[in-house]
Amino acid sequence: MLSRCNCFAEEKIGVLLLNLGGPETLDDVQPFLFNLFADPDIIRLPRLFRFLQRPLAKLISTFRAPKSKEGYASIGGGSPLRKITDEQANALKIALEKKKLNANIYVGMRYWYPFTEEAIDQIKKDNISKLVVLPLYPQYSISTSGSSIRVLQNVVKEDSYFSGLPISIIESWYQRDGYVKSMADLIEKELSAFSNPEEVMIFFSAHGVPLTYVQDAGDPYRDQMEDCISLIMGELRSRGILNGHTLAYQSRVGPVQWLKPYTDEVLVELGQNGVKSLLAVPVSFVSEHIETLEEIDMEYKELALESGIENWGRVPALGCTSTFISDLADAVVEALPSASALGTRKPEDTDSSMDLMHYLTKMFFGSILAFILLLSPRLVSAFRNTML
Ligand SMILES: C=CC1=C(C)c2cc3[nH]c(cc4nc(cc5[nH]c(cc1n2)c(C)c5CCC(=O)O)C(CCC(=O)O)=C4C)c(C)c3C=C
Ligand SMILES: [Fe+2]
Ligand SMILES: [Fe+2]
Repeated sequence: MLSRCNCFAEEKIGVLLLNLGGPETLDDVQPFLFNLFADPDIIRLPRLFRFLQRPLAKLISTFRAPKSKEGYASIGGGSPLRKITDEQANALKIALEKKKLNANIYVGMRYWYPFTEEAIDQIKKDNISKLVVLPLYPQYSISTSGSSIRVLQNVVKEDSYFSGLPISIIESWYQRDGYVKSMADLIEKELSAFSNPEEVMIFFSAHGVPLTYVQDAGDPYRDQMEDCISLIMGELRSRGILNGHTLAYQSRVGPVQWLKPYTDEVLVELGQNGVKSLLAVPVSFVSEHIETLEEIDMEYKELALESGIENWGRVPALGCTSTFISDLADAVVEALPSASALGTRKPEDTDSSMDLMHYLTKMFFGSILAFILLLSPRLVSAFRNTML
């Protein structure tokens, strides 16, 4: 397929949308969770312990699956992410055509079908000559966009077609005017559904990440999230909307500390402090998913009402909102001129004595792990209670 735009007339443009993916049926839940926890960007083990990644993923996914399945069962038996992302891809194609750019759009999911690797294979088969990579996360985190981009970078290192392909990666786009205005539009609309709009607390609920990501690994996620909220609030103020607002982080998993304040704790505090009307705004994701449909709409709503909040509202995810999709299309067009080859692989360290040490260490720690797991059901049950 050839571009119709004059400036890219000889090129075959591809746009790769990166997303998380979600289980489509309840049987998919455990293998989906396995893929998620097997990702070294999700459970960040020290290098020496990397060989434990897959056994640990197997263990955590097996224990977490029943609870997770309940969540997916309550939203209809699976994640809506694939369907919504496909709809966004179609809408983006049409929006690009309106801007005189003909492009193939590919969807690459990190943890479920269609996998990022499948999309990458298709891009090569289609012989795309310029690629824009657009993660469907407004803010960058090591655990989301970073992880998906890493899959692509690993392919680029190994494959001569990809190492020569001009690629432009849009790492984050929360600061774009079109996104900020689209979010403000949705908030303004939902505020007007309250009988007392000016008294409503605007409650931004972002997906959390473990605190170490930000403090030790330099994840820009929290800074970008705070910046994003101040841009949206600035836009609302420019429209004369002067409501109070709060940012909190939801969906923590496991025993470690995550970004604070936690959504559940703040909701209780707000209720206790006399807030009566609250508008929840999911802000780290642009599709409906289990954490909006189940966690916010069911769990947090119930908690808020129990805590004294009387009027509850929730802003929908952007989905295929036309101003938003049109802005994504602008982002793609703007990114094209800066596409460049990402380069080739550096030679690997092939020190064979290190390979042997690595193998022996693996065997040693692997045996200890197997021993603990087989002989200690009490430890397993303690793990279940604290980790999940
Ligand atoms: C910006 C969004 C997200 C960040 C940051 C993020 C980090 C992160 N997530 C987990 C663990 C789980 N996430 C799960 C589902 C899930 N996560 C996001 C988004 C972000 N995650 C979405 C949109 C979804 C839902 C997908 C869907 O099917 O609708 C799950 C599975 C669901 C469950 O069992 O709760 C887990 C587990 C970690 C550990 C993490 C950061 C390290
Ligand atoms: Fe998540
Ligand atoms: Fe989650």
